[in-house]
Amino acid sequence: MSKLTAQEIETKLLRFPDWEYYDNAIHAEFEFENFKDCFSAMSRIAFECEALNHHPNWTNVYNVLTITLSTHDAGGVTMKDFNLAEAIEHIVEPEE
Ligand SMILES: C[C@H](O)[C@H](O)[C@H]1CNC2=NC(N)=NC(=O)C2=N1
Repeated sequence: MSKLTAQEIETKLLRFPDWEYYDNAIHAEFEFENFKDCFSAMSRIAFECEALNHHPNWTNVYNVLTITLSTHDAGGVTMKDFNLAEAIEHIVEPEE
């Protein structure tokens, strides 16, 4: 899958207000009520990652989940990252 240009990424990000583009990747941080809710979301995200065969760099500190998405093979951001970001949004912000 081909790497998107910075302009293409910024245009797509208009529909992903939680996400920012820098360092050749897209990044988001989500805060939950507590560790249990955070880890529960991470478990659900993990199943989506397996289904999409695309995986985040992520860290969790108590109730905060920080996610970085890029496509290693392409050396940047591709539609695979946006497809996973969309799946993550549906899990984290189910009302949207
Ligand atoms: C072999 C397998 O398809 C690749 O290693 C996949 C797995 N998950 C991945 N996840 C991410 N974020 N980037 C990749 O390039 C990637 N490659």
